[in-house]
Amino acid sequence: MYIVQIASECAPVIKAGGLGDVVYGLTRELEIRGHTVEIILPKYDCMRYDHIWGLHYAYCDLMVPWYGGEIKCQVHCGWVHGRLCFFIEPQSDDLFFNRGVYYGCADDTMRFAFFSKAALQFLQHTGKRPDVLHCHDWQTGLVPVLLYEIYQYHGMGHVRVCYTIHNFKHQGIAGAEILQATGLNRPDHYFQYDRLQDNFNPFALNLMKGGIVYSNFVNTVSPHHAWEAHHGEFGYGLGHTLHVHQGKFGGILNGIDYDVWNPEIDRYIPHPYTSDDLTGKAKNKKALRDRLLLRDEDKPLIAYVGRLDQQKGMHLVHHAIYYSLYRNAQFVLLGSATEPGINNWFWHEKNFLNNNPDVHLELGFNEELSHLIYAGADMIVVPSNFEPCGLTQMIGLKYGTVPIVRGVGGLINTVFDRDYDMTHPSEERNGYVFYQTDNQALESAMDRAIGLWSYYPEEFEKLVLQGMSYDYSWNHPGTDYLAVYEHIRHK
Ligand SMILES: Nc1ncnc2c1ncn2[C@@H]1O[C@H](COP(=O)(O)OP(=O)(O)O[C@H]2O[C@H](CO)[C@@H](O)[C@H](O)[C@H]2O)[C@@H](O)[C@H]1O
Repeated sequence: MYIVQIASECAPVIKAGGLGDVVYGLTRELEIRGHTVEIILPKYDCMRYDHIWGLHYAYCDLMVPWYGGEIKCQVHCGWVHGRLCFFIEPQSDDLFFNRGVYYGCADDTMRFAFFSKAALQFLQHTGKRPDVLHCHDWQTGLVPVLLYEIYQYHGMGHVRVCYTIHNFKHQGIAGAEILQATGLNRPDHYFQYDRLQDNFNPFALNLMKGGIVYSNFVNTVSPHHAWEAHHGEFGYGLGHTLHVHQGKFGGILNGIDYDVWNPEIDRYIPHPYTSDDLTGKAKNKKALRDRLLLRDEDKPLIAYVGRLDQQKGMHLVHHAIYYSLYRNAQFVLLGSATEPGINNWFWHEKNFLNNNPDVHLELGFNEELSHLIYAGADMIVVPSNFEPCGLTQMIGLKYGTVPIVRGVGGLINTVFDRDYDMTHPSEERNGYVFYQTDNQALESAMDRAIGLWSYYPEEFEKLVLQGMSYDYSWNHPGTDYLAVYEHIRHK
């Protein structure tokens, strides 16, 4: 099969969070199974060019219709750790992707509407006719709309779309000018409840809703979150749209790429290890302490790695730091915030805790350090308010780092409480789960984890090994996505 992914991220060249990991990891898995996969991305000025091999021009002077005129684009092509990527570079005064950031601009909907249009224009002009287009999140929600309304009449009639939602909170709320810019026009047609009109603001367009309505298949990234989005509050207003389209909506659990996230072969950690011999993990713990200037004492080391965002349960992350110190444990945090309030808060905490030898807050994005943290920590906390899938608990499991998670979304599908899980026998349990959002709930789970580490180290190691034996690779999800592709291809 010939599959083209259209996305705003692909790790490690463009990575703001988990979306990048998924685009890369799924592509690799599909290729291993013999399928042809290409990835179309924006050419951001701030992406990691050191991760692209053989960057060259693939298509010069691609003219993309825009507001009745055209914007000239250069399309570059190169390999990101073996994956073939096309990078679209618009040449206009808008400087859509030359902003020094991936997201967070006032005209984000315009930037990614342009990208969606340019990606289709590129496919059409180069005669590329994939069986399936795989689009991700609101940034590419317009792709199936444009395909169905315009490009299917330009030789792309047989192309099918799979649309994956990684985060319902950000939906791409836009004004009518998007229709004019992209050539869709006809506001009367699109401002309809059963098309792109936002479910709550009748004067706004919702790009993610467009993706849901116009795609051949829609999924989010875990079965439990699919249920939550459809029936609960986590669809952020799109629950009814999912209900209308429930026949083509499901949940497919993410995988992680065991070529990237694997303590046996991880080139970012100084001491590789396997579940047969965990001495390397202890050495990595020491290396992590040395690097972050933490004192070397017989204490458990607890970590948080992730975006600093309300989604991730910031008040509980904050409490986890102080509760760890109170329990005589150490804490390492690696995260970055885009919201100024959260950013200031954690910078304040960092300064306040600066001289404490049991805690380190690293504020910023650091791929290499994240690997050492997964390898060196004993436990990882993921106290999210909502979590469509969550990769950090799965990475933690692979590195023998026991996850302590809140029971929501994909965390429920991947972590099974050592003491209370009712669905798995004790030898298949792999972490700790709490459900409420108050400090006591988090403490109850951390208390059990720290207690086991301190008083029953052999039992703790057993739990570590049980976690390491789980297979959260792309193997299963790869099969699931291929089944979806086959299904929509023959519709
Ligand atoms: N400061 C930092 N430095 C280095 N690395 C950092 C970092 N902050 C985060 N990361 C890395 O980014 C990834 C984050 O994974 P998450 O599952 O938390 O994704 P996120 O919430 O961004 O994405 C959304 O998409 C993913 C993928 O579908 C879903 O799993 C998730 O639930 C959903 O919210 C991990 O690889 C982590 O190590």
